[in-house]
Amino acid sequence: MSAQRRLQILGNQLLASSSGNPIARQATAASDDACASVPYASADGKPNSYGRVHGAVSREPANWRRIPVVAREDLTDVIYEKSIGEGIAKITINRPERRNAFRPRTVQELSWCFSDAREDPDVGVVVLTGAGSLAFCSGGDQSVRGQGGYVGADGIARLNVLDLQIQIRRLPKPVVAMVAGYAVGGGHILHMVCDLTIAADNAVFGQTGPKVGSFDAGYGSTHMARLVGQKKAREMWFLARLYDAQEAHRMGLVNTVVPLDKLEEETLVWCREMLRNSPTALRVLKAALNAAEDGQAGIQELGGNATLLFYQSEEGNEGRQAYMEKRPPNFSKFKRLP
Ligand SMILES: CC(C)(COP(=O)(O)OP(=O)(O)OC[C@H]1O[C@@H](n2cnc3c(N)ncnc32)[C@H](O)[C@@H]1OP(=O)(O)O)[C@@H](O)C(=O)NCCC(=O)NCCSC(=O)c1cc(O)c2ccccc2c1O
Repeated sequence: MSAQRRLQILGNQLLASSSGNPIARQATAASDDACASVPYASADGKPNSYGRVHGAVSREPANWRRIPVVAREDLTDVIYEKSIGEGIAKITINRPERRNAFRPRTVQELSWCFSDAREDPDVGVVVLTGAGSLAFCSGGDQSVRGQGGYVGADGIARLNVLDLQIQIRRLPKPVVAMVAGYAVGGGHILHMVCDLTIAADNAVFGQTGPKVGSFDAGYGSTHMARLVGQKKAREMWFLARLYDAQEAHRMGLVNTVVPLDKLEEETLVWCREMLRNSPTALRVLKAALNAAEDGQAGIQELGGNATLLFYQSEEGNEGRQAYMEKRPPNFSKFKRLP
């Protein structure tokens, strides 16, 4: 983060504290905004110790910079940006004339951007959203649907959004869906596979597949059942109804609902709060929460994190060092912890 940005954020925090109790003020501002209030202050309005240490988060707008995806073609269906001076990448599906429906090209571009965000050590959180306020994403573009999938410029039918779902789940950083308008069909599944969903009060959620002759029997069904329960998941799929943001919140599909004009502001606050926390803790927690659903693939992901941490330890390095020095390893000095 640049010194200028740090000063700016510090300034905002000081500003908050100069107008009284920063934590209580944050809670008031949040409830004013119909955002979730946080129990960082005791009943008398004094911040508790958690609030004193971890309270106020900047509500400043981000300074977004467009990012060319290096060595790949120009993006046509997606906008990729990073917030200058802080570790937030934003990926925007940019087909508002089709309610941000995705075609194979869109999915390919999304995949490029998620790869970049994963590889960039300065990125700590990724936001996925849709252009405009009418839709997050309306799923697969039915106008290019052919036999066996959605047909790209190469004439090949693909269901490549399934690979994108896995890429989002496997990305070892939090991915936040920022949803305004419709998140339906394959677009609804995209928000579900993100780690968190911040919804605008105009958001609408649902699975339309059974009405257009489609279904997602993978994460779209099984992960949904984990989120909303078996009965509700069957209702969502079998009846193919649409649900407003408040109902989606009650169902456990989204983390919070905010007024449309506060959507990005609130999303940035959630991102900034996560960025203040240990990236390794978040990484391993994401892998653990995935592992509970993903069978051997989930254990592999979680296990990879264990290896990553072990490689950073003296004990792990002793094995490598011994090999390089052509001597037997000496693990005797390492304690067997209870
Ligand atoms: C999303 C809507 C409810 C919005 O309704 P609204 O009245 O606000 O807007 P319009 O309907 O007038 O839309 C404006 C404009 O956009 C076009 N459009 C919208 N969505 C799509 C779409 N998905 N594909 C193509 N075009 C779309 C619409 O035709 C209009 O164009 P005009 O030229 O007429 O102006 C409503 O739009 C709606 O219901 N959309 C369809 C939602 C839907 O059924 N999506 C597909 C579900 S199936 C799916 O997504 C899917 C994809 C996969 O890749 C899978 C892979 C593997 C397994 C399963 C998959 C899967 O199920």
